[in-house]
Amino acid sequence: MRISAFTNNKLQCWPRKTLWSGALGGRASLEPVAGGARRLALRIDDRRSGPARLESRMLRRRKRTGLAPTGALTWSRALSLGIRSTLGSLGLERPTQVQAAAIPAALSGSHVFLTAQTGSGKTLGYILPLIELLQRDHKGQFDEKGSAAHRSQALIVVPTRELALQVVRVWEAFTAVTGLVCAQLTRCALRRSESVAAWVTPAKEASAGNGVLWNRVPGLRYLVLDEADALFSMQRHNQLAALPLKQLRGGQMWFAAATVTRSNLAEAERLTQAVSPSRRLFVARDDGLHRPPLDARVRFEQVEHPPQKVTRLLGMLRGGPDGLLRDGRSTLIFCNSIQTCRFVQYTLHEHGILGCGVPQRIVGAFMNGAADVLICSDLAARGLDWPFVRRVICFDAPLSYHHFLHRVGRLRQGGICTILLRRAKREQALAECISERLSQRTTLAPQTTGSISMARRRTSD
Ligand SMILES: Nc1ncnc2c1ncn2[C@@H]1O[C@H](COP(=O)(O)OP(=O)(O)OP(=O)(O)O)[C@@H](O)[C@H]1O
Repeated sequence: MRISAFTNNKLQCWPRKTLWSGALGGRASLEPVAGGARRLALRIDDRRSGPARLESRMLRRRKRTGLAPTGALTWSRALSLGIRSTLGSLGLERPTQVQAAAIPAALSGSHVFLTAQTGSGKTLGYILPLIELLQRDHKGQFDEKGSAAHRSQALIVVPTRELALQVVRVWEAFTAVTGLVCAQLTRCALRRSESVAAWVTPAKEASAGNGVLWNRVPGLRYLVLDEADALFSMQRHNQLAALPLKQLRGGQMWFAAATVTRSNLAEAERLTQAVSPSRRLFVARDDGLHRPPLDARVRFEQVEHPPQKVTRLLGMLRGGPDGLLRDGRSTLIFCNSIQTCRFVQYTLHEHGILGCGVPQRIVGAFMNGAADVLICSDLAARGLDWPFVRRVICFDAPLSYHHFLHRVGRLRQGGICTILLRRAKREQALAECISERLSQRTTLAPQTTGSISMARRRTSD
């Protein structure tokens, strides 16, 4: 196709009339030109030139599919000046793709499902609109005496205590300008080991929050399920049965997850319909969804029988080119069960490797650098933002591609992920699936929900 002329509102081309008129929405006609020849001319109906029109179509499509434009992104103007200047002082100059898609949708009153690559900033993606909306609500919520009456409150539900603490810490950066306090709800209807609620409340009521059952938050208006896919799978065991949906009626719900399946979206749709059917569920995602991080290297180590895993692990920790204890790199060792965690911890102690442990006892030591190795189950692969982690070892192969994504996602600043593989059929199939995804990771087209479920099927196969 050759473009013969390109003016403000007139694009002339030769010879594929249909294609151009379809792509640009203009009208094509044959026009006489000098020498008796005729050529195709396409008239663009509106005032915008062809490329501008195409661009606006792409923007509309991206909006429909929940993807933010990838050009220069800016923080939504709907966020208050205080919040934007705090973001500036934290060095967060512009939003990530998922934040740019989710924040305006949440502020306009939709339920939002944030789903994007690990480390893409989903936490701020729901915290920022939450702060903004709570601030707006609180402005008008005073009775005649000037005290706060029925203040709006929010509940952020996360699967682990450590993640709840992390959310509280992120929130605290904004407390000085907003006066809103996020408290970790320590005594709640659910057992701690099952799930933790971070209860968000204005400063005065923070202390009162500690004694309240999480399904009895009086001013509940916003409910966030972080790591929603993990929480949904827990729901099978009735752990989320106590969700305070009745109090939330008419309010908003947000979900955040780095991996999502169709059934997760359906579950979110069901919950939001129960809360307020008039609001729509907006799915905000980014181009990197379900892709491994670019700067993480992945290695497979084949083992013939289970005891060989221990030898390999000791080899990796002690010596070789990647001798971890020599250069003190912080390492996460993932196991599939708490029994295996304890076995690995015991074995490492037996071999004189100290400074390691399972989460309940040692997370604090790991975070402040006193311990180099943390032995953990997949729950520690959920949401924890530890930029100092340089090495992930999967002592047990991940249960699925999604589990792998969460584990490798802990390498925030890049590093090596080593997976110990047995000859079992499932583990070999998983290795193939991971290798295929890794080879595609720079060229993959944006995922659709269809391809997500395909990946899931393939992995579970
Ligand atoms: N707009 C931004 N610009 C730069 N860095 C950001 C931005 N938003 C968040 N971050 C940083 O990115 C890191 C990861 O953020 P966060 O923990 O929210 O990711 P996540 O998407 O929730 O990851 P995961 O899927 O593992 O839970 C944090 O250290 C955070 O400070």
